[in-house]
This record gives sequence, C-alpha cells and structure tokens, in this order.
Amino acid sequence: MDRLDEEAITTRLADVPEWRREGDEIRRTVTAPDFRTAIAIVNDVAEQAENLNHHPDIDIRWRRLHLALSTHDAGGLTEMDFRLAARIDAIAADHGA
Ligand SMILES: C[C@H](O)[C@H](O)[C@H]1CNC2=NC(N)=NC(=O)C2=N1
Repeated sequence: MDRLDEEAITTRLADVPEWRREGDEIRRTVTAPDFRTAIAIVNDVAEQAENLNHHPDIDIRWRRLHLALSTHDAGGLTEMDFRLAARIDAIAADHGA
C-alpha cells in the first residue's frame, strides 16, 4: 500500500477528528469507564487488527489507552491507518469511551 502525501493525510485526518498527527503516526487516547472495559476495547481492536492485518501500538494505563497507527512497511501513513482508526473509533463508542 502506498504512503499518503501531505494533502491526502490532511483530508483523511478531518474524518477522524479524535486522532492527531505525530510525524509518521496518528495517535489517539481512549479513556474507558474502567479497566475491564479498557481491556474489552483492546480485545475488540485486536480482532479488527487481525481482520485488516494491520496492528496498532497500544499502551495500556489503567483505564486509558494510548493508540498509535503507522504503516511500517510503507514508511509512513497509508489508507490502512485511517481505516483502522475509524474502526477503533466505532469500538470505543460501542464501549462508552
Ligand atoms: C506482512 C504483513 O503485511 C506486515 O507485517 C504488516 C502487519 N501489520 C502491520 N501493522 C502496521 N501497523 N504496520 C505495518 O506495516 C504492518 N505490517
């Protein structure tokens, strides 16, 4: 999959306003109601990551999850990162986060 250029990244970011750009990554923090819910979110994200064969970096801090997406194979951001970001947003919303 091809890296997105700056213009494409700006356009895609507008569709996932919870995510911020940090160099070659996009990042979001999800605050779950409690630790169990945070882990349930991680499990659902893992399922989607396997479906897409695209895997986020996830840092678990009690009920707060810090997620980072990048396409290492492409050396930057691709459509896959934004596709997974949208799925993560839907999962978080399903869990009240
Ligand atoms: C071979 C396989 O497609 C790659 O290793 C995939 C797996 N999951 C991945 N996930 C992410 N986030 N970036 C990648 O470059 C990546 N590469």
